[in-house]
Amino acid sequence: MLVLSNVSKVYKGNIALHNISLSIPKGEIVGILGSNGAGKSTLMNIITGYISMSSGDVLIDGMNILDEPDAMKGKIGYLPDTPPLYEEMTVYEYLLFVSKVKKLAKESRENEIQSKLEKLHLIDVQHRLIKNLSKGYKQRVGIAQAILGNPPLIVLDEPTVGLDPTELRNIRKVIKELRETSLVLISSHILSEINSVASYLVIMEKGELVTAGPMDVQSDAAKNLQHKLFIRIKGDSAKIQSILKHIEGVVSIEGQPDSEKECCDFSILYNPNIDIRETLFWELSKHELPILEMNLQGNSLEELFMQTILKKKGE
Ligand SMILES: Nc1ncnc2c1ncn2[C@@H]1O[C@H](COP(=O)(O)OP(=O)(O)OP(=O)(O)O)[C@@H](O)[C@H]1O
Repeated sequence: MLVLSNVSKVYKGNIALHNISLSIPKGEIVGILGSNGAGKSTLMNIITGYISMSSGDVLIDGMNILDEPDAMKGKIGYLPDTPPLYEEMTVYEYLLFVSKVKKLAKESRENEIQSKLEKLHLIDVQHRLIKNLSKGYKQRVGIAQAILGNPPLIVLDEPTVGLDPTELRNIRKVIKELRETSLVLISSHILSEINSVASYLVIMEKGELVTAGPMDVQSDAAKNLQHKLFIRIKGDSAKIQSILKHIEGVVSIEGQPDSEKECCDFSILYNPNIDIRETLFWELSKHELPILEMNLQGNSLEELFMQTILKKKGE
């Protein structure tokens, strides 16, 4: 459905995207995750034909977006990071205007508008001027215009920004339902946001693709990451560190002595194939260093994100 081949974008010498290649089938909700400035908006702007790319190709259903720009417009619904709203229009007038721009068939316009007003809980405000709406409502109008006409590709740049928790739940539900008819791309720098709706994860950093794949595969990858253990030990920090670093499987140790409590807290990254807990216990007891607390830290997508991003930053 969506294929990117070596897509790059350079802004006056600044490389915003570097050789991004991706192939995503229909029926996925693709979560594009990356820190600020990673290139998410640039990528979305290119896929939707909003800005040009410096090199590469974007194919939607086998069609190059540059060869068929008009045909492509009908296939894509886009909510940029700043919703393109006409503030002097009412919500209804604006959606009617968008339905005309999208060239929806005259006889289906009214039904289509009403169904989106309903879906996004906008019925009560449909005759209010957009400029008088709260940020959350404006965001919902932005989403309504993007999904009007059920385009096969829907691109939502940070769609949940500015929403309160109730609105958030509603929008997540709407996004999940879109999967039935469309390929959906959403961006965020908040992992929990992506985690709650996406079926396919793309991680970007510094304009490059760090990892991409189905969410369950990514979760499995997270399980294979180095495991993390928190441990609180009573005793001398230097002595403890010298013992810990010789334990087989330990990859790195970060720790802080707490002078008031005469104990030290350590965060230990270790090889997932070796369970270091028993060895830790015996070694520390041999040296009469009591363990006050020990917790395994879950290996989540958060860790996958952090470790892949940190690896990239360290290059
Ligand atoms: N019009 C522009 N002119 C010059 N540089 C730009 C322009 N737009 C984006 N950039 C640069 O391109 C890089 C990627 O920016 P982009 O906005 O795509 O990132 P992002 O991941 O969407 O970030 P955010 O989450 O902050 O929106 C950044 O270094 C940014 O400064």
